[in-house]
Amino acid sequence: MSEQELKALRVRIDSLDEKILQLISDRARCAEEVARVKMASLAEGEQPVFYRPEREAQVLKRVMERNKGPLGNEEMARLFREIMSSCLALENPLKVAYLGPEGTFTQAAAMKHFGHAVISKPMAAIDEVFREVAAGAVNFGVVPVENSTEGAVNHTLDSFLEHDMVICGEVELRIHHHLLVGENTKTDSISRIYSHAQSLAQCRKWLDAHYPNVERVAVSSNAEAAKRVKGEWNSAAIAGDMAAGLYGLTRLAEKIEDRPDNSTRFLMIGNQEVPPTGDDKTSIIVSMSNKPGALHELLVPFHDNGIDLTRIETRPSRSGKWTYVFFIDFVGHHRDPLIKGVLEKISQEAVALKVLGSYPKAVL
Ligand SMILES: O=C(O)C(=O)C[C@]1(C(=O)O)C=C[C@@H](O)C=C1
Repeated sequence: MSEQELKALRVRIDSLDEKILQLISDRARCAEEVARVKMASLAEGEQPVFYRPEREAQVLKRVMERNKGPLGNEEMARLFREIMSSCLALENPLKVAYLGPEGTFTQAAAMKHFGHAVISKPMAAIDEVFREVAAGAVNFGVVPVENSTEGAVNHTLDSFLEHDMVICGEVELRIHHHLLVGENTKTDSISRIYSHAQSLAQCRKWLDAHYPNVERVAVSSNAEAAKRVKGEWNSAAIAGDMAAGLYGLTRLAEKIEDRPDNSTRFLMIGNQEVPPTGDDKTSIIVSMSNKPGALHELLVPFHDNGIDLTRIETRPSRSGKWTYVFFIDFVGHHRDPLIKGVLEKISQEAVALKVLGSYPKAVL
């Protein structure tokens, strides 16, 4: 390519950027207007609701449907995700608590779902995220709920039994783990590997093959593992890209998770119910009496109505020895007439039924 051609293309890019700039500014002004309309239409004593997950899902889906490339659908939606995040911040910036410290996969999930224009607050434990939302100190919380290799995150499920929370969204993240070392690490003398227990489990086979005799130390998060390694010459950490970048560590081995499709699902929790979008999921907690066939009775209405169950998890109920609650996710919104009927049927058989929320299926 000649210098001349390159120059001409850059002139074209400058001109397109000017147009994009103008269009983004016009869109941001529109969002400001939306905020004004929302404020003007409030009833006496009503609080404005600026964040509309159902609308955001619709905007992102539309972008993906209309995208003709060359950028991929996900890439394009990510760009619009950030534009919308900034537009919302103009209306009213969201405050979001997540399972910290900084650099965790949960922070990455929060950014994937809400974009970067939020005020984010790292919390030391899952239960603290729930408490922060319950206290009204933040608008939303982000917590991990299940991993494709290791299964349920029990702390999260148990926290739902203790707090009244509404689930307003979900996001899935591919989890890639790396073996990270600091500048001063003597890589041939590693005697200790730090990580969160779930991550150590997700890399068990790789560790058995490559570091069979090295001590594995479970710490509160992957980011905490990365932080510790920075000051020690004989240790390494298993963590992801964000933690590596944050603590300036280098990758001794990349993508060491045992399963290449290793993914974690996260939930957004808050106090706000989300209206139907036509492509939703619902999460419920049900406790049944401890008698033979109780689980069968619970599942029959789903089967009879052709409702797609996406997950079922069992936890001790905490209110009696050997009694259990079921966490169930299924496709549909609790306001859909079909789902309403199923929930009514279940509540006739159940000791207790709680709808944790209906929310748009993850778009990104
Ligand atoms: O449509 C709205 O209600 C808006 O506030 C606008 C907008 C957007 O930028 O498109 C911004 C934030 C909401 O969460 C959803 C959409």
